[in-house]
Amino acid sequence: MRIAITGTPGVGKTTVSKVLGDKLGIKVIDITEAVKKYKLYTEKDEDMDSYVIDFEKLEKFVSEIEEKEKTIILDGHVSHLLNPDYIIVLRCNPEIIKERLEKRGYKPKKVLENVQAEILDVCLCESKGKVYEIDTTSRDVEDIVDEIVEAIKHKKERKGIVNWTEEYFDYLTLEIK
Ligand SMILES: Nc1ncnc2c1ncn2[C@@H]1O[C@H](COP(=O)(O)OP(=O)(O)OP(=O)(O)O)[C@@H](O)[C@H]1O
Repeated sequence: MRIAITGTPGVGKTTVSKVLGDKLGIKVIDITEAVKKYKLYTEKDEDMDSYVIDFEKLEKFVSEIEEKEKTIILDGHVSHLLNPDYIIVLRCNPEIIKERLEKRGYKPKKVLENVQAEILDVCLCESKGKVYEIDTTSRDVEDIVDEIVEAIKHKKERKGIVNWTEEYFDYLTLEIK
């Protein structure tokens, strides 16, 4: 069984996944880290300072671990594309995401693309099947994890709880070359 923790970069997936994995005693696979470490990519996108994932290799990597572990948590902004049985989509105020990504030293273009992706619900829209969406803005990690545990336990489904478009529409008209 695969539980995906997805959402825009900077939303808090790794932070939440670690606590969730410890609490439930389930192995967590950090997809971004695995892609880099085991070269599960086809090329590097120098412009965006990221990797173009080789999904065939990544799927093989994930299924081998799943076979051993039975239940796994997939932490990453593409985890919802890896045939998960259950998807948690983390959401966060776009300006908080912007601050976190700037702090990491991301290029302005990369920061803006991710802020726009959050405003446009990209991860949520791409998530098919059993989906539970959580707004993490101003919430403690423990509190978020408790909600996820309850959601998994009761196979809860929820979509469409935030709408960033009105308040943050101006970000959508910006362009950085
Ligand atoms: N609930 C929270 N409250 C306050 N800060 C948080 C919370 N969740 C995460 N953070 C902080 O936000 C930053 C980004 O978190 P994290 O690395 O977990 O995001 P991510 O979604 O896994 O990012 P990426 O997809 O790029 O790996 C970290 O500095 C983390 O400490």
